[in-house]
Amino acid sequence: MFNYVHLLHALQKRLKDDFYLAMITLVGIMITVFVTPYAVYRLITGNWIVGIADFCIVFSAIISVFFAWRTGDTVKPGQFLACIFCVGAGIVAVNLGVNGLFWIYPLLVFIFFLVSGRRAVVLSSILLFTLVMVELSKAGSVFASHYQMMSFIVTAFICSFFAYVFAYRSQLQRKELKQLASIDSLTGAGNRHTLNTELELAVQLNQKLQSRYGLILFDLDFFKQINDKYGHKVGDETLINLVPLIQSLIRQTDKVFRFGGEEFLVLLRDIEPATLFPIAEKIRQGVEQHLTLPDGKPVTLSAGVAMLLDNEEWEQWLHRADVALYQAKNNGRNQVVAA
Ligand SMILES: Nc1nc2c(ncn2[C@@H]2O[C@H](COP(=O)(O)OP(=O)(O)OP(=O)(O)O)[C@@H](O)[C@H]2O)c(=O)[nH]1
Repeated sequence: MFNYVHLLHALQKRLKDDFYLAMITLVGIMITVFVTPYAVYRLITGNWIVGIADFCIVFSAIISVFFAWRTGDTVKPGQFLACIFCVGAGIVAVNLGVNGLFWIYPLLVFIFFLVSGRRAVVLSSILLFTLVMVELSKAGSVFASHYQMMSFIVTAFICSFFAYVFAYRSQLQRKELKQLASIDSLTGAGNRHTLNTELELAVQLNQKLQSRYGLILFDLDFFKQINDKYGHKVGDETLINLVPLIQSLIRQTDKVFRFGGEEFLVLLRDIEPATLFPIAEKIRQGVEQHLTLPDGKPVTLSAGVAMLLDNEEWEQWLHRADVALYQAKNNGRNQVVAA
């Protein structure tokens, strides 16, 4: 039987993870619920232009929501909706006069959450400018008086300004939160959560595009003794200094993750099997030469390396690297073992 609970959880998760998808969905639902009755009423009362404009807005909103959910692309539907809303609201305002103007306020808020701040400023400016031009070319067509027009422009500007500030601030905070949730706070390496996602992605890309992936799982040797002898602060500093050192030894496209404690993982894309071991060896030697303790003694590591095999799950891949690392430790440490 179809698992509706599972589907509901998956939908909820997408809404939670993707802010723009949530916004497009919310705007789509609100437009459908609140504008449809007006569209029907306009058609019944013979106001065809406004009725059709309202229905275009509703259909555009529904199509955009479906497109965003199906493709995962929220940029195009966001831009499309913002443009349709501006054109639709302009037509409604010109045809209904003051009664249509009230719709401009929620619209100004929506567009700042649908497209980038700059685009929203341009779109809202074009809309307000057009309304003013229509009014100036034919007095009384949109506003009851010039005084009312000025009041509308000022309040619409204030509304846009606050929408811009809120949208900008929330975008900034989302970026910061995303970064905080994806990196290890001590070392700045990717955290375990990001690692799992990247390994899953690697398996998918390997199956779809035959991209070759390798991983190096390594663990600092006798780290407990480092902590015990030099103190926890030195232990922390060793981990902090380790990450930029590793990054300087690998390509920019390769990624470093903290697997846990003093265990790290380097994920390498588009790597030849024959080069994986030498890169791990280069890392091992680089750490031994450049990462030292306060008394000048070198820090060493043991590593296990494994290429992703065809049709292999990432858990198996990681397990093979882990077994190789275990062997490197058992063989006496400060060495690399290939799975
Ligand atoms: N300073 C510091 N120590 C940590 C951190 N995370 C884990 N550790 C310590 O790392 C030590 C790891 O010890 P073990 O698992 O016994 O490994 P080891 O001493 O490196 O021995 P081998 O791995 O077998 O060479 C533990 O004492 C942990 O407390 C951290 O963030 N900072």
